[in-house]
Formats: sequence, structure tokens, C-alpha cells
Amino acid sequence: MVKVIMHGCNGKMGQVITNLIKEDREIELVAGVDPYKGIENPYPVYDSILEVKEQTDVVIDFSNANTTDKLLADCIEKKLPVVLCTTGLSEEQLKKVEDAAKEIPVLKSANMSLGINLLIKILKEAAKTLAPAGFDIEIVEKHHNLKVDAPSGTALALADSINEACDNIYEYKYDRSQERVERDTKEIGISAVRGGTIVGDHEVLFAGPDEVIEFRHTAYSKGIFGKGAIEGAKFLKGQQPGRYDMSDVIGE
Ligand SMILES: NC(=O)C1=CN([C@@H]2O[C@H](COP(=O)(O)OP(=O)(O)OC[C@H]3O[C@@H](n4cnc5c(N)ncnc54)[C@H](O)[C@@H]3O)[C@@H](O)[C@H]2O)C=CC1
Ligand SMILES: O=C(O)C1=N[C@H](C(=O)O)C[C@H](O)C1
Repeated sequence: MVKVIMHGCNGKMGQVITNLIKEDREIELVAGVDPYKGIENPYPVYDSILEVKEQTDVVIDFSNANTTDKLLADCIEKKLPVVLCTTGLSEEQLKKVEDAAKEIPVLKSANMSLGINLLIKILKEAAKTLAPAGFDIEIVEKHHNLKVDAPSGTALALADSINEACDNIYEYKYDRSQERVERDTKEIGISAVRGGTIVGDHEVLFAGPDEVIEFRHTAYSKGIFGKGAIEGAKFLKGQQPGRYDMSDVIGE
């Protein structure tokens, strides 16, 4: 049995996971952490990981980037592996994630779904052929109107996977409204749309001379992220300190 603290338990993803775990005999939520207390849960809810009394194997985090520094410090103090799903982390925070991974197991992924993690692999291959052939790359992501960070962590992860496959030649362009210049070949454009209840939609366009290839992933429910995070927690229990991602969980 994998015993889990749900960090951000009273948010949208915290509640998705609370409900999914009720159906799973291999994993148990022993506590939650959230400053918001307006929801009844089948486990105690604390203000901080340091207050949790229950024996725990792994922390799953879907909360807010404002709290990531404290989350990492608390997980290090309690020697707890963490599945880090929160997006919108700064460069400085990304560095802290790498530092934390020297002391505890850290599984970080901006998108826990099988589809996006497969797309990451496919894009690396596509980019190796299409980028040298002069295809421009644009990413368009769409999310619900409650999302606070933009662009999405997934859009950045997709861009990073392409960039990595192309020897990191690309800069990311988030806004074309401030200058009157032609598109630079060494850029990946990233655009964010917010509206309604869109769960998550990512399109990657390779636009070349007289032909366009589009890759698209559409999430129809938050359950796909919840399932991935639960599998991530099962994987992370008992691992050595280090940096892991969903490719470690799904396998090559
Ligand atoms: N990696 C992935 O697959 C996915 C990542 N996300 C990311 O997860 C994060 C949360 O998403 P949602 O659940 O939709 O947001 P939400 O706003 O519904 O929930 C966030 C929860 O975190 C709580 N929180 C705030 N400060 C906290 C603190 N100091 N300690 C513990 N909890 C705290 C809030 O009270 C709230 O209940 C976002 O960054 C989002 O982009 C969301 C879906 C999938
Ligand atoms: O906030 C969300 O909802 C989501 N956030 C993640 C992101 O920023 O990429 C993953 C998913 O698309 C849903």
C-alpha cells in the first residue's frame, strides 16, 4: 500500500485524485494539505506537510507555484518523495527542483497524461526531420478560464522537447504585438487561449513551404492527469533520490 499526502487537496485536481484513489486498493490518501478548508474529505487536512502525523510514503502536489519553495523544503525535511505536478514555476524554482532531487526522489511533469507524454516522444522525431527542412514551429494551447499560469506548463514542455532534439537553437516567442518584424526562423511561437471549461488542448504546428503538419492532443477530463499522478506516486515509492519524469513511469 502506498500512503500519500495530497498537497492542494481541496483544489480541482486534489478532488479528482481524492475520488480516483477511493477506487484503488494499492494506494491510500492518509492526509491532505491545503489552506482552504471548505471541503469535507475522508482524511485529515493540515496547513503544512510538517504538521502531518500520519505515516507517509509519497506526496502528490497539485497546488500553486507560490508554495513550491516551501513544498520542496518540507519534503526534504521529512525525506518524502514528491510527485510535482504544479505548473508556472520560475527559472529559480526549476533550479530548486534540481537541487531537491539530489536529496529526495522528485517526479516532475507538467502533464501526467499518457497522450502528451507520447506526443513529446513523437515531436522529438518530427522536429529532427522538419526543422532542418525549414518548417516553422508554433504551439497553441487552450485552457479553462480559471487557469492562472500562461503559457501552460505542457506547452513549454512540448517546446522544450522540440528544442532539445534541435540542439537548443530556438527562443520562445509569446507575443508578436509589440514589434513589426518578420518571423525569425529560430523561434517557437507559443500562444495561450483561456475560456470556459476547456480541460486542456495543445496543438503543435510545423508550417513549411506549401505544407503544414499538425499534432494535437485534447484532454476531455482531468481524470487523465489524476491517473498519471497516481501511477507516478506508486512508481516513486522506494526510489533513490533523483529527478524522474513520466517517461520513467510509462517506459520507453
Ligand atoms: N501536471 C499535470 O498534469 C497538471 C497540472 N496542473 C497544475 O496543477 C496546479 C493546480 O491545478 P488545479 O487543481 O486546477 O488548481 P486549483 O486552484 O483548483 O487548486 C489549487 C489548490 O491548491 C491550494 N493551495 C494554495 N496554496 C497552498 C499551499 N500553500 N499548500 C497547499 N495547498 C495550497 C488551493 O487552496 C487550492 O485548493 C496548477 O498549477 C495546474 O496548472 C493541473 C492539471 C494537470
Ligand atoms: O491548469 C490546468 O488545468 C492544466 N495545467 C497543466 C499545464 O499547465 O500544462 C496541464 C493540463 O493541461 C491542465
